[in-house]
Amino acid sequence: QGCPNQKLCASGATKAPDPAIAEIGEKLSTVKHKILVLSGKGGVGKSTFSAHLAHALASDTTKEIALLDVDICGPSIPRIMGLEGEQVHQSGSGWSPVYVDDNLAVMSIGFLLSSPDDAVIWRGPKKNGMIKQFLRDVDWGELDYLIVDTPPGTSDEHLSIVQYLSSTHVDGAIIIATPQEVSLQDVRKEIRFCQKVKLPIIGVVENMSGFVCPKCKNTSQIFPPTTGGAEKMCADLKLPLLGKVPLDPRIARSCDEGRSFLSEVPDSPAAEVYQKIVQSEFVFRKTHKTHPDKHCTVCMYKK
Ligand SMILES: Nc1ncnc2c1ncn2[C@@H]1O[C@H](COP(=O)(O)OP(=O)(O)OP(=O)(O)O)[C@@H](O)[C@H]1O
Ligand code: SF4
Repeated sequence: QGCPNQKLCASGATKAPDPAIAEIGEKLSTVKHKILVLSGKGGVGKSTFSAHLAHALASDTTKEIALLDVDICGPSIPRIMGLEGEQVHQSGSGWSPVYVDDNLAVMSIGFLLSSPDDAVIWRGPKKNGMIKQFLRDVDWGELDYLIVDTPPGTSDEHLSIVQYLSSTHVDGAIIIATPQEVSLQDVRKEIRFCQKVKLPIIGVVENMSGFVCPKCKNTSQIFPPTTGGAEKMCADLKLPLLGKVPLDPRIARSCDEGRSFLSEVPDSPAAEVYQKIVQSEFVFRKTHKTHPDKHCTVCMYKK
């Protein structure tokens, strides 16, 4: 079997393509939309965003949603989704994901560990193998959306997921940033990664963007953007800024307790931004329908 990263690998290896790529394409042909969630740095709120995007999409009960956690060494999705201690089961048609609701399925390596404190100390090829299994051997069924939460940066997991999904249509990536320049620097690298591997960018979300006081509703800049924040970066790079999610301690509490912040505090400024972002994702789809034959310079979609 060829290395899944061969096309992107600096070694220039030219082995035969991994047959799993075609199998994954076949398996995911019943998944209408695939969205990757990326970030330059760790701890900027990528898993939190992925979980809330999944919850927000699943609030339409006519849609089937799945959330896949490919953060092999630091899986936090089981905790955020309130599924810690759950196990996956093997059925005739593959691994069964764990269900939060009838229309919201989750898969993570966390479900395969005997304790949430177990460390996964694996090199690239073993991580690649796990990601391959998640995409090919999970019984995803028919899905409207598959949201993939990735680890921070541009590492083995990112190369693998892009390569394994190369025989199927991927809508693109949502990139999570915070306002500080140190975070945006890494986000620019992430954007270059997407351009290099021809992964369309749906847009950028600025998380931890100000703090709206729950008492007086004043907004304070906890991390003041010294270089214009994600807004300026998006304007410079001609990328859509999907929204600015403020810091809200209730988000961290809901995530720690495994509950959806959107149903706990639906009228909060942060929940409203999440909802708007989900709607902007629909706008993104409409944009594509209007010019499916061209290369879209806004979202980089290319037929
Ligand atoms: N807008 C927000 N307001 C308050 N807390 C937040 C917000 N966004 C995320 N958090 C909290 O910040 C912490 C880090 O978030 P999260 O685990 O989603 O980051 P991450 O980017 O996925 O990190 P990593 O990829 O390194 O695991 C969590 O405790 C989460 O609850
Ligand atoms: S903004 Fe600060 S000072 Fe004003 S109510 Fe909130 S916490 Fe108190």
